Parts: sequence; C-alpha cells; structure tokens
Amino acid sequence: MPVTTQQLIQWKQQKRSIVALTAWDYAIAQILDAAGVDLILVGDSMAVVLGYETTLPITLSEMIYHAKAVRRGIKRGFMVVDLPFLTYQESIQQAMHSAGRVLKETGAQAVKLEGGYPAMIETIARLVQAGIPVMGHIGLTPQSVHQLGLRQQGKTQEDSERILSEAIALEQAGVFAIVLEHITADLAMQITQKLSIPTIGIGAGVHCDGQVLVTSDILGLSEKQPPFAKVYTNLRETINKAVQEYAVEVREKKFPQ
Ligand SMILES: Nc1nc(=O)c2c([nH]1)NC[C@@H]1CN(c3ccc(C(=O)N[C@@H](CCC(=O)O)C(=O)O)cc3)CN21
Ligand SMILES: CC(C)C(=O)C(=O)O
Ligand SMILES: [Mg+2]
Repeated sequence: MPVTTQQLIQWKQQKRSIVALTAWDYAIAQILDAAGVDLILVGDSMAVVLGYETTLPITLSEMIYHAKAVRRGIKRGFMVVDLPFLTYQESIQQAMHSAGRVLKETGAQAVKLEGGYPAMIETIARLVQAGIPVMGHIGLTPQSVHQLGLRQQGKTQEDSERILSEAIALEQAGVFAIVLEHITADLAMQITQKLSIPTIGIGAGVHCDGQVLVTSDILGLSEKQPPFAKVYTNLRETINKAVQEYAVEVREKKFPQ
C-alpha cells in the first residue's frame, strides 16, 4: 500500500522512525522504493548531480523533468518534490502555480518549500487549502546560503526560540511534516516533542521522527559531503574500478570475447 500523509503521522505516534532519502532519476527511485524507503524526496540538492555548487540555479522545469522519471520508479514511497529558489517566494499566486505544475505534471503527492514564520505562513496555508500537501523545511535553509552560510542553526537562545516558534507556526498553517536541517539535537528534540506532525531531521540529531540524507552522499557519489552525512559505500571508487577494467580489456582486445 502506498504511504500517505496519515500514515506518516501515525508512524510518529507509534514512534516508528520514518526513513527518507533523495532521488533524481528512475533507477535510483526504483532501488530506494524496493528497499522500503518511506519518503522519497526529489530534492533541489539534485543540483550536485548536475554539477552546480549551490541549489540556487535549479529551475522548476528541471525539477519536473527529474520528478517525472522518479515517479515512474516508485510504487510505495511517499513522493515529495522541492520547489526551487524563487518559484514560490514572489507571491501566493506564484507558489500556487509552481506547486500546481509539480502535482499535475509529475504525479508527486506533495511539495516542500523552505522558510517559516512570517515569510511562508500565508503561502503554505493557501496551498494546503487548495488541497496540496506541503512539507516545511526550517533551520539551515540552503536556498538562503548567501545569507546564512552552511553553519548549524539555533545555537543561541534567541535563535532556537525563533526556530521553535517557526515550527509551531508551520504546523498551524497545515504542513504534514517538517524537515529540520542542521540544528542542535536538543532543539530538534524540543520541536519533535511539541508538534503532532513528524519531524524529519538532516544533521539534527537522533530525536527526530525520521531522518533524511542526500542519496549521492550516502553512496559516496558526491565530491564532498556535509559533516552530518554518513558515507555507507564508495560508488566513485566502485565505478572507477569497473571503468578502468573495461578500458584495459578494450585496449588489450580482451573485450569483447
Ligand atoms: N550533497 C549535498 N548534501 C547535502 O546534504 C546538501 C547539499 N548537497 N546541498 C544543499 C545543502 C547544503 N548542505 C550543507 C553543506 C555543507 C555543510 C557544511 O560543511 N557545514 C559546516 C560549515 C561550513 C561553513 O561554515 O562554511 C559545518 O561545520 O556545519 C552543511 C550543509 C546540506 N545540503
Ligand atoms: C536534504 C533535503 C532535506 C533537501 O532539501 C534536498 O535534498 O534538497
Ligand atoms: Mg532541498
């Protein structure tokens, strides 16, 4: 049975951790889905797969192109697509148009957008009223890299209080879940306890209701990873070995047989 927003909320109540990863094409999506990943995110971090330094250059059309391929690989997982930089901040109308395109053209079940109170609250409420499930994303928001940098957020009392109140405002606006990125484990625990909707952490400690990482990071495909990522295998090395072996066999006329 496909995962739903209700299922995600139930898993929080049952304290069953939610497993989330990112995907950018059919093959990766199919492998993650068959492995039982609960939530599959077409993240704008796909920028790394396309060779960009930040997530800012990714366009809505690029996200939709990749999301359509991901959709074809998923049978069970809940599929979320990131709205990229400046495709939702301009106006409620712009956000509605972008989120509508994502749901209509890709078959995703939800969109994710960065930011909290006050900037995004009205926009989120309107999307939810229109029937579009929205996932929040606060703490380190990479689309604001030129303001925030990439450091851990919520380290001062003032900052952590602000992030906690953003989380509460997002829940009230109707998000079904929130990504907490690169904040202290203590703050993530407080938010997780306070909210009825699931928190999905990335670099936010073990007390979140679920965890997400960028799949190219855990596979060792990215050139570099954030300090909070764990590299479970080194695909760069694996691919390099296979390609070297192939090259030798071609040059020595050992392949084809
Ligand atoms: N491959 C990849 N994985 C990610 O998780 C990811 C992306 N790309 N791109 C978008 C954002 C950026 N992310 C990052 C990237 C680097 C740090 C990092 O190195 N943080 C350092 C401080 C660096 C600094 O201050 O410049 C740290 O110690 O917190 C954190 C988050 C997380 N997201
Ligand atoms: C890592 C997650 C939360 C993300 O926003 C992305 O991959 O773009
Ligand atoms: Mg993102």
